[in-house]
Amino acid sequence: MVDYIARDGVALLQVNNPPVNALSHHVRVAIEEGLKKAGQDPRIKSIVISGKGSFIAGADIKDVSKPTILELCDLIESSGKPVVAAIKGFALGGGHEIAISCHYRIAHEKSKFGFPEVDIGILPAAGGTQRFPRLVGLEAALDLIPSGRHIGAAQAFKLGIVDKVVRGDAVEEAVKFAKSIAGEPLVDRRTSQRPVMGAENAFLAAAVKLAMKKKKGMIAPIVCLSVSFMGSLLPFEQGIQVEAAEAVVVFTSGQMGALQYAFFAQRAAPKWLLPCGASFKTVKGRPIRNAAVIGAGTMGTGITMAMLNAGIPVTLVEQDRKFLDKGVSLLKLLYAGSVSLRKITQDQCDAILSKLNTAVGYKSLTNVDLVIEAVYENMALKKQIFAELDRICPPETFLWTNTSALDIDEIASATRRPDKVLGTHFFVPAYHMKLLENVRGKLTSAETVASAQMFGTRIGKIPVVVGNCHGFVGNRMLHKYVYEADFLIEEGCWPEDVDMVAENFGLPLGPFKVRDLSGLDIRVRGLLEQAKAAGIEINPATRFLNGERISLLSKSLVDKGHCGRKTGRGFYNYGKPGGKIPLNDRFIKDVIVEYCAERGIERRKVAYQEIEERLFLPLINEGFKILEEGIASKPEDIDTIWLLGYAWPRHTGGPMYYANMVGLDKIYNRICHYNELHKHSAHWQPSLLLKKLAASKTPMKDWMEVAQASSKL
Ligand SMILES: CC(C)(COP(=O)(O)OP(=O)(O)OC[C@H]1O[C@@H](n2cnc3c(N)ncnc32)[C@H](O)[C@@H]1OP(=O)(O)O)[C@@H](O)C(=O)NCCC(=O)NCCSC(=O)C[C@@H](O)CCCCCCCCCCCCC(=O)O
Ligand SMILES: NC(=O)c1ccc[n+]([C@@H]2O[C@H](COP(=O)([O-])OP(=O)(O)OC[C@H]3O[C@@H](n4cnc5c(N)ncnc54)[C@H](O)[C@@H]3O)[C@@H](O)[C@H]2O)c1
Repeated sequence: MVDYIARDGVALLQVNNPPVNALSHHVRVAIEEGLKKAGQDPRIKSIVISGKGSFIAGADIKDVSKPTILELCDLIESSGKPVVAAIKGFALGGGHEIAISCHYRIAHEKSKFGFPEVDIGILPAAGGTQRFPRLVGLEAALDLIPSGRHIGAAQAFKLGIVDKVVRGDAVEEAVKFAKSIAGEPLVDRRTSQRPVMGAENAFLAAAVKLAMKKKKGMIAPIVCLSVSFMGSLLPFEQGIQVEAAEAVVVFTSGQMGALQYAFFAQRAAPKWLLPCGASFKTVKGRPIRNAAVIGAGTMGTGITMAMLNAGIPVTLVEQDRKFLDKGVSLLKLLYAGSVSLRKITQDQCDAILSKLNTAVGYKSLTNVDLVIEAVYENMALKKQIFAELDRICPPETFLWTNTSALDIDEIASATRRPDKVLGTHFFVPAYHMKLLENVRGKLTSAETVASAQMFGTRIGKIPVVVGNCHGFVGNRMLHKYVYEADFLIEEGCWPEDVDMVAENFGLPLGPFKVRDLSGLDIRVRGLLEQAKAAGIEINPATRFLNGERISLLSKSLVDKGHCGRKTGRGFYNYGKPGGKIPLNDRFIKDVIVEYCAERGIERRKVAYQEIEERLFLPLINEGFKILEEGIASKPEDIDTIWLLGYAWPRHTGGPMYYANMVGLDKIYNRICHYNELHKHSAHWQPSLLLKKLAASKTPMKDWMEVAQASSKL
């Protein structure tokens, strides 16, 4: 766990706990023993702490509440012999706290520093909230601790975290340095003994405001701020007491469990398992050497960028030159933006763009490993394109589609290679959003799934495998939330009432602000196409489609030119087309009232609790149906999709974790209550799996056993 290597009067303590050198109990004990051994050995004059591979990524998140890192940090700092941290890779959380308890820090130029504790719901409670402000000053501390952000070695040097940045072997440099300072006094090297620079509160209010915006609803960042600030006014020992007292608050808040669950869920989600038993452990994917994207619209350009950024050469294909030029201009504009923001250099930008080819029509696609289609959401068009690609591309080429909801099996049926067809559902903007929903069809092979997962990881996404159904996992659940939001307006709410409840719950924007952003006309078009496909003519009084309640309120608004932000009015008034500030509007309210009157819908006051339940319970219910049907293979996959694709508040873990936290019996009873009241909405029919889990009180980790047992009956 910790190798002890004594050489030329220096004891090197090298943590060896793969994969990230987390500070599990045994590691902490072994470092302590190493320090004591070195302290007692008269031949040892100085000590170096390092990690094999990387430095230390912090406490082991699975046993984080054992408080001995604090004592370890004190032991390091109070050592009579100089202790030098040799840092490569990551110095995070408790690892960072150990580093700043050492008397000196020597870091490799590529090393990273940070306090990610807030993102798992806790504080750097091994003295970090007290030592860090004493090392870098209060302003930098109040920026870095509540944000959880990582910084590089160069910035760490500027802030005074690191004493020297090296290009070569940080451990060798540290050992050499440790030898050179043997016997030197350490008084001014003990961080805890320093005064806090800049301990005035001018920036505290700004820091609190920023934390509330960036980490909405999370307790830990605010507690971090107050503890660091209070500590700056107190002697170190009293600051430590404040830190310990406040640590109890966050450790017992419930958010810690949810955030730690989210951490591991996100790492478990890419580990796929198919019903046939094939899994990430048994099947290898094929690497993608080059690719083509069909459609240079919003998604096609974003997907192209995601691949180019990962070094994959891409041919971007359009139906005609005009659309292609438009897409390429957008792409170049986005890269120019990255250059001006100094995210990349001009040379890097040129190198990236040198891997972009363009074409009108598919004829040139005779030598690509992968094609991703991102044209309009139209089944006939997609099938026609897949049939043509099937004729032109080599038989081993993967043909993937970015459809947001359409049937993957039907698209695959247009080809002679349904085993190589799969849905790669990216989220907008595709070059930025971390989630990739990989949708397997009935005939998609395990090799194709493995390749899509490998591809997703390579382009920096968290890929999650899901089954094929309308809307897959994310959008299928989202649709229920959107339906209920509309029904709430019909029954008496205003858009701002519903948005407020959703935003208080933790979503960045409520459903109507989101709809205004994406455009009301898109959903209306979808609804009308759905009706046409079902052979139903929609008239102003229509309230049901195939026996299901629908709302045509968006259509009433679109008919009056309210398409959302782009037209300056949607569910809110934005003042002008493209405006960004949503204002409540009497005229929009009149449209709503008139719409209800025309349909004889009596409006009423809807209570806060009802709004919250009607927004979130149907999507949770749908999540259980998705598990029951095997569309998702574990609850962690659903939660990851919602955390990364729909900005579900992380401190509640995701919809499935949240349901478990509230109590499945309570959730089930409330769904039954609404099912009684809303017989024309199938999304209120309770999931059978939910019913079973609620009755059996099965722990979350065993839900899938119950789901699988039920599916075998
Ligand atoms: C390090 C990374 C950046 C590496 O990223 P990379 O992408 O390379 O790899 P992965 O993320 O996929 O990780 C690989 C593998 O490793 C697992 N893992 C990673 N980090 C940890 C970890 N810290 N612990 C355990 N396991 C870890 C990961 O799960 C993967 O394995 P898997 O099998 O799942 O595939 C990246 O990994 C990263 O960012 N890691 C997290 C870093 C982090 O968050 N560090 C901070 C940890 S918390 C901490 O350090 C706390 C300290 O401040 C000390 C606090 C003292 C507390 C005192 C408490 C007193 C109060 C008690 C009150 C009790 C009250 C009561 O209960 O009554
Ligand atoms: N926009 C989103 O938020 C989003 C999110 C996820 C998935 N999707 C899905 O991605 C797909 C594309 O959506 P979008 O928003 O990028 O659409 P878009 O309208 O912005 O772009 C579609 C592009 O496809 C091109 N095209 C049409 N027919 C073509 C053909 N035969 N050959 C080559 N190019 C052709 C069009 O010229 C247009 O540039 C849809 O299936 C959509 O459902 C969209």
